[in-house]
Amino acid sequence: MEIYKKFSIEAAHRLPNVPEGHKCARLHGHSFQITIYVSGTVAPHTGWIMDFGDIKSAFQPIYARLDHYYLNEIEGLDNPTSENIARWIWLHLKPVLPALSKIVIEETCTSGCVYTGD
Ligand SMILES: Nc1nc2c(c(=O)[nH]1)N=C([C@H](O)[C@H](O)COP(=O)(O)OP(=O)(O)OP(=O)(O)O)CN2
Ligand SMILES: [Zn+2]
Repeated sequence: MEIYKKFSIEAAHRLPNVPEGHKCARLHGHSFQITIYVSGTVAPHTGWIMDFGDIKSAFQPIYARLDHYYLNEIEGLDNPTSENIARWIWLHLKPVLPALSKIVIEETCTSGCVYTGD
C-alpha cells in the first residue's frame, strides 16, 4: 500500500536552457504542490504504514531550503525544471525516508511530473 503527504512551496525560478524567447527564461514564480509517497505494509497494531507526521518531519529540512527561495540559487538546482526539482528532492529525502516511493511535483494547475527514482 502507498500513503502520501502533500506540501505547498512558494518559489521563484527561471529556466536557463530553454530556447531563445521562451517565456520560462524570464524570472517567475509558482505555488509548487509537492506530494511525497511512501510505500510499505500496514502494521497490525497502529493500522498505518507510517505516521503522516513522520513524513512531514523527514521533509521539513528540505522544505525549509525551498520555500520562498529563488530555486536557481540552490546548489544542484541551477536548472530548476519540475523534473530536476523532483530528482533533487529524491536525492535529499531518500536517505532519511527509505520507504519513499514516489514524488509528484505540480508546477501549475495543468503541469507537473511524477518521479519514482528511476
Ligand atoms: N518538461 C517541462 N516543461 C516545462 C517546465 C518543466 O519544468 N518541465 N517548466 C516550464 C515553466 O516553468 C512554466 O512556468 C510552466 O509551464 P506551462 O505549463 O507552459 O505553464 P502555463 O501555466 O503557462 O501553461 P498553460 O497551460 O499554457 O497556460 C515550462 N515547460
Ligand atoms: Zn515555471
